[in-house]
Amino acid sequence: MDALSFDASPALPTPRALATEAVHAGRDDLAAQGLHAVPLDLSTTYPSHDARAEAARIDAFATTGARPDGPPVYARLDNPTTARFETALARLEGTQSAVAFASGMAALTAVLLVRASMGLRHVVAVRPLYGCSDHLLTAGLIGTEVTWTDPAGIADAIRPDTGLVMVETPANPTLAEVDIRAVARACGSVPLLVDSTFATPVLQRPVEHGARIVLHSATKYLGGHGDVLAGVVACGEEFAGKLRQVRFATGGVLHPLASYLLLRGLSTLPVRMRAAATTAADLARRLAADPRIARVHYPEIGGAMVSFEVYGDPHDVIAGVRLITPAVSLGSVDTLIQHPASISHRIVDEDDRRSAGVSDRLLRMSVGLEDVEDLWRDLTEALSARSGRPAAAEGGARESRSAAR
Ligand code: MET
Repeated sequence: MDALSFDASPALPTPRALATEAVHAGRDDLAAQGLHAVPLDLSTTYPSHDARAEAARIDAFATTGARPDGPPVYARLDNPTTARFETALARLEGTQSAVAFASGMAALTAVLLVRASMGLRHVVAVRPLYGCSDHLLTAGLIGTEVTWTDPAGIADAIRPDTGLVMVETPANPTLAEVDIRAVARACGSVPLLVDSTFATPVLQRPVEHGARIVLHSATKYLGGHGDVLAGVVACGEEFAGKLRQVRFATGGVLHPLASYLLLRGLSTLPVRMRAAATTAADLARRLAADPRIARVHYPEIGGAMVSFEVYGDPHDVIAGVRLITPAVSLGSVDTLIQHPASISHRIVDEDDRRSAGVSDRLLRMSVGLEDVEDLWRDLTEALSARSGRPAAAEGGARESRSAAR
């Protein structure tokens, strides 16, 4: 297969509203089964007295990667609870299929391996991406090669062995947005992968704008409560089959308990997202008017992430919050704040990080469901705080120099 042949558009019509799908997709059979909560199947293996039939199911999976018909075989191949989450996420994204993984990074790795296994090892990508996505591509850890470009340079960067174009929008951590439709056009027949973790299907459904593959760190808004590590790829069924084969071969499966928790999280995704986004937009406005803030980043599309650059020492803000949780990650019910240069984008080369707009003074805040006045009080007190941190603390001197330039 070459770069010119790829799944037909995976977009499907969605007959029910998103809020309804969030509660019912992947769970439509429950009432008929006399169940209310999702059944959690923790089996690692499945007994069968018919080894011939089981062999046929294994052969079918090896050929197409389609979910096996009939009883499951082994948990690394398929799990009924995880399949419910996958069905739900595919419905929410408007794709034929979705394939879940143990983390967002396992999900991205599987996408890259599928394309590389077709001889399409080259990736064109736009910065910024989440720091570990950037690292996976830059370091070529799994044998891929990356060309970094801005959106306008995508068409020129594509080569005969380009297997994927990757963007993240809104981007982690600057919240920069790309025009998915324009980028998809520039990709031609090369599939466009959009990391839509920050938007969720509540704010953006990339396949409706021409993307072929949608990536989520499901750890974030989809789970929504800071207690599940997961990744998921929404795409057409042909590509999903290849992803399932890679997942089976490499073992980055999602635990069924995580899938159970993700289904619970999906039910409230639209209300969580809308409530947190209202608060985030309000905080973005207040920050923009605050003289201690040099710059606020808040995406056109909205959402619950706000990033801002401080005139002072960002470490003082991290040390000064009391209500807000000073922690990496995002998308939880509580508000989290972190310093990308120290944590989420630590692994990216400093010059690359800075030229992608991730300055040393940037803080990234994931707004949760607390009252806006309580959050603002905590934030504004932290902005005035001085931690008393020794000036020689790791990274501090370098950052002060860079900010003085
Ligand atoms: C381990 S660092 C980052 C975790 C997560 N992807 C984030 O951006 O916060």
